[in-house]
Amino acid sequence: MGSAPPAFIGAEEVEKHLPRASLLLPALEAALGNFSSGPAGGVVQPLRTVLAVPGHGGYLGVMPAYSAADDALTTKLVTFYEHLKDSPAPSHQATVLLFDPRNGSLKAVLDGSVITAKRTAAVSAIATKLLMPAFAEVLCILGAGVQAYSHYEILTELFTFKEVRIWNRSKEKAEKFASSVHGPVRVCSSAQEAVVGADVIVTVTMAAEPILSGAWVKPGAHINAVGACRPNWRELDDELMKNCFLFVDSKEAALTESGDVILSGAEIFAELGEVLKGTKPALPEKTTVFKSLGLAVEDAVAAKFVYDAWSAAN
Ligand SMILES: NC(=O)C1=CN([C@@H]2O[C@H](COP(=O)(O)OP(=O)(O)OC[C@H]3O[C@@H](n4cnc5c(N)ncnc54)[C@H](O)[C@@H]3O)[C@@H](O)[C@H]2O)C=CC1
Ligand SMILES: O=C([O-])C1=[NH+]CCC1
Repeated sequence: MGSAPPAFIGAEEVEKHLPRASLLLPALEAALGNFSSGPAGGVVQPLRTVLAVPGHGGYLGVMPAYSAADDALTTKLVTFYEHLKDSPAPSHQATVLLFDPRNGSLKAVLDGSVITAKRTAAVSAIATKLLMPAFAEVLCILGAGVQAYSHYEILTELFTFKEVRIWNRSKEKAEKFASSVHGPVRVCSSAQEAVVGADVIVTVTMAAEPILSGAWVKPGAHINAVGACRPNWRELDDELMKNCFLFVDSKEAALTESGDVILSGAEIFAELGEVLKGTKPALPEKTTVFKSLGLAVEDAVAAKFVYDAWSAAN
């Protein structure tokens, strides 16, 4: 007898079984710690392969991971395209393949776009909890796309801000964001207006040049730098990169993929997993940047969570 055919779990089903990104927090915290523990942590994850699609401004990322603690073996395939202005396709699209680690059988094909939005925001929330200043009052989001929504949702669920501000390159998109989310959001006309005085800043744009200047940043603020995942792309300027304590998801990835890290020459202080394990301090009173690139093990954790919930319901 052959093994059962793989399940296909589309975006709506993923959303149904993962209604809030915060459901992933305990498993993601453990996985980040395991990732930063080397082979003893039981995470096997090579640096992702990212290939350019010449002439189309696109990239295909291949992200395999195995996590012993989660009993999860996955590969995410993610495409991201720089200039899709007149296309109905989203800039990022993803699929996650989930295998049975015992025998290699394919168990499920899951929509990866919702997973990517939620696990990325959940990891930023973990960084924020550890690194933001005490009594943070103002949240600022630069960018108004998919990640802006998922970051807004989890950060306002977990923390209480007196004010949330948004800036986007096209103001209409920022206004649409402000009128779609549940709480009050102030739409700002410039990135500087949004950033000055903010305690927590999230950069979630497709920018390839800096959109956040260190000169605007309040000392002690925490920044989740989520965009700029190519070695020649930037969201943060040198002044900020050189005057912050820099935390990353993966040192190897940051030194290979992050233009903000490579081109500024900024020194990496710690991986987030090292802080979670207690081998490096968090320094919430300092100006901190968490440079997020996205780890395959985060997708493994999220896909396993969704698959287990889906299996229990089917
Ligand atoms: N660290 C991680 O794990 C992940 C990072 N990302 C990154 O997060 C960023 C946001 O992703 P999504 O929200 O899915 O993209 P999106 O396409 O939905 O939104 C991008 C936003 O950036 C704005 N934008 C585009 N070009 C810009 C420019 N040159 N300057 C300023 N703003 C610009 C757009 O108006 C839009 O509001 C991207 O850089 C993406 O690669 C995405 C997934 C995972
Ligand atoms: O981790 C991820 O899926 C991505 N990081 C940057 C683009 C997509």
